[in-house]
Amino acid sequence: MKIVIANDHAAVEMKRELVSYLQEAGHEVINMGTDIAESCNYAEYGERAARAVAAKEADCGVLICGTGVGISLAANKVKGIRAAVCSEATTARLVKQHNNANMIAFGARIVGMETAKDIVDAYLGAEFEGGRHQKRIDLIHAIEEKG
Ligand SMILES: O=C[C@H](O)[C@H](O)[C@H](O)COP(=O)(O)O
Repeated sequence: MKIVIANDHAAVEMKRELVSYLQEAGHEVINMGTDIAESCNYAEYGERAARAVAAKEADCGVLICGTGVGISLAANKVKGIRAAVCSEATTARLVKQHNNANMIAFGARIVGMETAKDIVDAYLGAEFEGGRHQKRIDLIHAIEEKG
């Protein structure tokens, strides 16, 4: 898969390790996060990665900040983006199966490296189930259209 990854200063090390992990698993990874520890603003990175997913330049996205919340809030402002914060693998699987999340987010200050890998594996290994879930996603995007 083609995966965009983005992060703020809180998640530089976790991002670096995940990029290698995903590449070793055979994925193409587009790094849109910061690579330095200097303080920065997660909204800029979340938006950039979300625009890449919305434009179908990547199949999905992984967002990491301190908690995963700020960067996901920013990404979710981009039309067509469903970014879900996950702190464990079960939620990561379900956000794909039920919500067809096109981005996942988690916090480098919340989850450890092994859990982060489990989250990513669960998400990438899941498939959207469609059916009743599609109708609910359509309703979410109808809200988006209302502005
Ligand atoms: O939701 C926001 C993220 O967790 C940020 O990574 C966090 O707020 C950054 O905090 P600080 O500027 O204190 O490193």
